[in-house]
Amino acid sequence: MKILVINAGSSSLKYQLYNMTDESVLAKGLVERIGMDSSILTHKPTNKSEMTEVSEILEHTTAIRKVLHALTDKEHGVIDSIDEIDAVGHRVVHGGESFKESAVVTEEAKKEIRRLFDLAPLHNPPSMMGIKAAEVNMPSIPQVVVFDTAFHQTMPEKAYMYAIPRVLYSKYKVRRYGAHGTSHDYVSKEAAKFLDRPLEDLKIITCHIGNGASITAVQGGVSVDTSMGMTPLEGLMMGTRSGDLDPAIVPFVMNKEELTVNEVNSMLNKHSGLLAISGVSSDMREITEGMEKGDANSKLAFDMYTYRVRKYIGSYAAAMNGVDAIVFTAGVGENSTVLREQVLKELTFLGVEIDEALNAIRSGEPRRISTEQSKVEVLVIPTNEELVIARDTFRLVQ
Ligand SMILES: Nc1ncnc2c1ncn2[C@@H]1O[C@H](COP(=O)(O)OP(=O)(O)O)[C@@H](O)[C@H]1O
Ligand SMILES: CC(=O)OP(=O)(O)O
Ligand SMILES: [Mg+2]
Repeated sequence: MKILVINAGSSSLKYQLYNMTDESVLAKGLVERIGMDSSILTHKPTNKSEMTEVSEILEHTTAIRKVLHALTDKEHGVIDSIDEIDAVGHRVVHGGESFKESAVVTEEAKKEIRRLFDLAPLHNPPSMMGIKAAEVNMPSIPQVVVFDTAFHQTMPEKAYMYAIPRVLYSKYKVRRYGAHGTSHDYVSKEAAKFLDRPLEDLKIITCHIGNGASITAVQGGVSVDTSMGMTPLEGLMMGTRSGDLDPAIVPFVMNKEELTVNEVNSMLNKHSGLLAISGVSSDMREITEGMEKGDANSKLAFDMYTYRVRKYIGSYAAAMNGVDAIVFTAGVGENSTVLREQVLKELTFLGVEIDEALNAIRSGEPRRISTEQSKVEVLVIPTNEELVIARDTFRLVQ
């Protein structure tokens, strides 16, 4: 069975085609700048040469049509016809309280995802565009939705409720939902496998540090708290997102700068975080470079960013009354030796002891970076959200 995994953003669409017989990736790629001038399709087949195509792609339906062309292309393709694709799995960020697990796309499910636009105006509309685009291009193929929020539906009330009038929860479902659940779920299970210990016995803090970033307390295999909130804005400082701030700042700034709701949302989601503090970039590689060159703003951005990761680890160790393992994953967590070092070197009070040589190793494999004596295991585990989506899709359409 072959499964196409789609992760649609507002102006981008990432894809991977899996052969589920051996869970191998036949091809993957990305369409960027959808709706802007000169969109770019980058197609990477596993055993063939890469292909890049610049053209005008105005919306997601055309983007998927281009992807299907690339997948069936004579020179760069990996399948002979679209009919070889048996199912499509979509990443959807917000599943609210309705979706506690992945689901087959039905009219009912789409209605529910649309209803959640209200709670996730920045995230669910692009997912819906991806679903619709796939339906238009592949009308007879079953589609599955896999939610970032699903894994966190196990959080207790004390962790997901906000201390604001309860009517806001009963009327609008204002509460913490979290995100990156497929990743936190996957790496916590992989950590237990790596440690060869039962997941049920473990207290794990999973740090998904990518462009978007969140930390989860995973106790006995379930999420008991997570740093992202009703939307993926709360918690850690991120590439372009502010993370935690005093909520009073929002009306204050709106008032002073005469900002609309959309403008303030855009400020906090797209013009804050590493980008705002460094004035250089939202990309951790460029922040690190800036810091090494002596740029004070990059240094401040890096210090603020890592300080928050450390504070969340400390608070989740308190939330679970202990921690057996800390896991780093996603673009920054997997690749940035300096970030992990900075975060971990002042967690000695927890008994964390890092092995500098192990931390410096670059590898795509799960690995330990703590010393033999460390009271807490510290692991780097490459995440694979697409594989989880492919597996769930496979399970649901069989
Ligand atoms: N070698 C590296 N060192 C530091 N940061 C890195 C490195 N490689 C990638 N990154 C960071 O990873 C981020 C992307 O992470 P990723 O998990 O792919 O994000 P997303 O899925 O949210 O787009 C980039 O913004 C970049 O800053
Ligand atoms: C929910 C979220 O933050 O996603 P991403 O990391 O892909 O931006
Ligand atoms: Mg991501």
